[in-house]
Order: sequence, then C-alpha cells, then structure tokens
Amino acid sequence: MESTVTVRVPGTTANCGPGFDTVGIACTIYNDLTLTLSEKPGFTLAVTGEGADGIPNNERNIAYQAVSAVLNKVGVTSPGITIAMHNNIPLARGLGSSAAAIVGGLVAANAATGGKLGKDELLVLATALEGHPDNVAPAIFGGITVSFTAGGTPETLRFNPPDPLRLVVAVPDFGLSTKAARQVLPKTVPYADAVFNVSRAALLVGALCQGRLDLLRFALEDRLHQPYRAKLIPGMDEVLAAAQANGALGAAISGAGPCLIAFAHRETSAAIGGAMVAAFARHGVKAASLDLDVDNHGAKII
Ligand SMILES: Nc1ncnc2c1ncn2[C@@H]1O[C@H](COP(=O)(O)OP(=O)(O)O)[C@@H](O)[C@H]1O
Ligand SMILES: N[C@@H](CCOP(=O)(O)O)C(=O)O
Repeated sequence: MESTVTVRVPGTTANCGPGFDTVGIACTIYNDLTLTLSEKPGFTLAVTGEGADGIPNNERNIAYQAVSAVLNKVGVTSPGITIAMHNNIPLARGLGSSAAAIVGGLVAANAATGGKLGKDELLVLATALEGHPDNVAPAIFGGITVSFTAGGTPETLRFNPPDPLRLVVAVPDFGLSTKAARQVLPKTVPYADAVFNVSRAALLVGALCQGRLDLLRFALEDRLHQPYRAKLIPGMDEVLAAAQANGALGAAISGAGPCLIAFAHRETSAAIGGAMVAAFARHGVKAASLDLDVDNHGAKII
C-alpha cells in the first residue's frame, strides 16, 4: 500500500535573547516536505530551494533520519521511501532550518503510518535529533514555546504571542552553523551574568504573556551567548542598535545567528528592516530583510 503525505513546517527563532536553549517562536516562513512510503523497494531524496546544493540526498540527510526514527518507533518497515523537500528557510542562518527538516520528516512519517505518535512524543524524538529543544518545539507546536527537560524528557509550555507582534529579521549573506556558534561559548559564566539572565528570561516570558511590549528592550538582553557570538557576526552591536533607533521594541541574535531579529509593531517594521540592512552594509556584510509574523499552528499536513 502506498501512502503520501505533505507537511509544511515553520522556521523558528530560538533563544530570543536570554532564553538560551529554552525559548523559541515559530515564524511565517515555511519549508515543505513530501514523503511517500511504498512497497516498491528504493530510496530517493530530492531537495529544491534554499541551500539545496549543499544538502545530502542520502541516508545522512536529517529529514531521512527523522523518518527512520518514527518508523523504528512505531515498528513499521517500508521498502520504498521517497522524500521531496522544498526549502524557503535560509540555511545555517539562525532560523531553524535543521529543526524544520527534522520536524517535517517526523510529522510526515507519523501521519503516513497512521498518526500513532502524539506531539509530545514527536518533541522527544525531535530533540534527540536536533540536540536542543528550543527550535523543534515551536516548529511542532507553533506560537511561543518555553522548553525544558524533566527527568530526562523534553517538555514544552506553549502560549500565543501578544497581538500584534512583528518579527523583522536581517539575514546576512554568509552562513554560520549552529555547531560552530556553540563552540565559541564558555564552559562557565560569572554568577552575576547568570543572575542577569534569570531576570531577563523571566521578564521575557512575563512581558510576552502580559503583552507588555514596552519591556522587550530589557527582556531581550542577554549575557550567556550573545557577547561571545558577537565576534562571529560583524557589526552585531551596531545592527541591533540601528533596529532600536528605528523603533524596534527590542532586538537579539536569532538562534545561533548570524541573523539578527527585531521585535516590532507592524507600522515600524519596514524602517527597522532597512536600517538593519544598512548597518550590516557599513560593516561590509550584504544582508536582506524578512518581515514575518508569528506562526500559531506549527507543522501541519497540507
Ligand atoms: N531540508 C534539509 N534537509 C536536510 N538537512 C537540512 C535541511 N535544511 C537544513 N539542513 C541541515 O541543517 C544544517 C543547518 O543547521 P544549523 O547549523 O542548525 O542552522 P539553522 O538550523 O539555524 O539553519 C544544514 O547545513 C544542513 O546540514
Ligand atoms: N539554542 C540554540 C539555537 C540554535 O538555533 P538555530 O536556528 O541557529 O539552529 C543555540 O543558540 O545554539
């Protein structure tokens, strides 16, 4: 019997300043993945769109690994596996392309085998493949997620964004793998910096829940990862300052970077995007801007 499923998965912005490896938001930029399971033996994988040339089309592909993880978990063997992906999320920029590929594979395989796994179980598989839960959680659940591990099991608290919240992303023309951006982080941080981040992360969640967008300029401040990653993103401080000077509610690195993201009201978003791109240009970095909303659905079958 043949089963074909297409899944649309949102990109995600993780950390949101102080919420390192914890807070994530789904954004209105999407990758599509079509999976066919069949009795006819064979494996094919094709990728189009963003970064297609550099993505493996064999068993090393993380979307294929995600499909396999679900088949193993539910005890299904499929002689034939065909995967076709179309990417709109830029690769290795800090918008969760790897999480989207993983979640696309998991959700498609789960649907194609009768939907035996719930979203919580998909979160466990996705976190194991991605290594941290903050992108995969909003990619699965949509909205804003606060993820944590309890007794070794990743879990997430999901809530809707305050209305209206616009996400303006400056996307540089160079890639930075999350792995490389994690290697510059220190093993320990000063106690005062940890306390600073606890205050900001708690404020971030409170401000987003209460719609206190005026507090985001403080709530997006971070001392755990951004200061260390600044050397990987030319002009980072100036780009963040340009966003703020042009009306941003607050600004931060998106994920592990190099994208920088400003939280904004709709009416100021165009000016903020232009100012961020211009500030990158002053540091010799070509960039483009994306004007996104929060995606409230997460991955869905289309
Ligand atoms: N559609 C895809 N299929 C398979 N692998 C992908 C796909 N999209 C991204 N990846 C993998 O994820 C890597 C980028 O992940 P990462 O460094 O975490 O950055 P980000 O998730 O911020 O884009 C790519 O180099 C590629 O190996
Ligand atoms: N918490 C992670 C988030 C990585 O997000 P990505 O979109 O860059 O993959 C980190 O900061 O390393």
